[in-house]
Amino acid sequence: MLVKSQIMDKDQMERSLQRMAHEIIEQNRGLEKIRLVGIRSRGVPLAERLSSYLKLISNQEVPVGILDITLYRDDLSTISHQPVIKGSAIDFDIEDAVVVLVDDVLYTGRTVRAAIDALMDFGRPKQIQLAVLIDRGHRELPIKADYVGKNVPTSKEEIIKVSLEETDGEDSVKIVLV
Ligand SMILES: O=P(O)(O)OC[C@H]1O[C@H](OP(=O)(O)OP(=O)(O)O)[C@H](O)[C@@H]1O
Ligand SMILES: O=c1cc[nH]c(=O)[nH]1
Repeated sequence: MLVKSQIMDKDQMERSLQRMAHEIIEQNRGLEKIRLVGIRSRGVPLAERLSSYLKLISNQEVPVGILDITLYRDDLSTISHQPVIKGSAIDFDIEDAVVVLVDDVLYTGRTVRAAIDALMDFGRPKQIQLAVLIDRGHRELPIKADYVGKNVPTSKEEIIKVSLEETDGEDSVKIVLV
């Protein structure tokens, strides 16, 4: 794996997430109905960090849920005979809530399509919004993020590698070639 360039370090990631937290508050005129749901795997620590920033900024607790989209993937039959399912955990009512889905990278949009499908099994939210740390383009579905840490134009040969302290031991975003 060849690292082509680093596009975010720890400070830049923190600033992006702080800005996204401010945008979530602004766009929704408060946090009363907001619930964060992280998409496994790296969407989960990102959702928890956003919740911490929302608490710092507004002194309100915003619950975080976890969504495992494995069984909802449109390529499930081709990726693996025994997919690893870690499970979803949403222990709040999403009925009438504004759910902000959180993920690290938005690319084709297929993960988000699956996440919307998976979320709907938990109820009928008032609205679903989308927050991603990196939007790298190349959408294959009509999906757009409401909150973006950084737009990174890429070629299809490149891969965005998001590393997080919680899962990878460091905070960084790199463009790599495989
Ligand atoms: O818009 P898409 O084309 O669906 O791509 C984006 C998804 O790809 C990555 O997940 P990946 O499937 O690599 O699994 P991971 O989260 O376990 O790294 C990333 O975390 C997003 O969830
Ligand atoms: O470049 C990409 C594309 C999808 N998911 C990633 O994590 N990186």
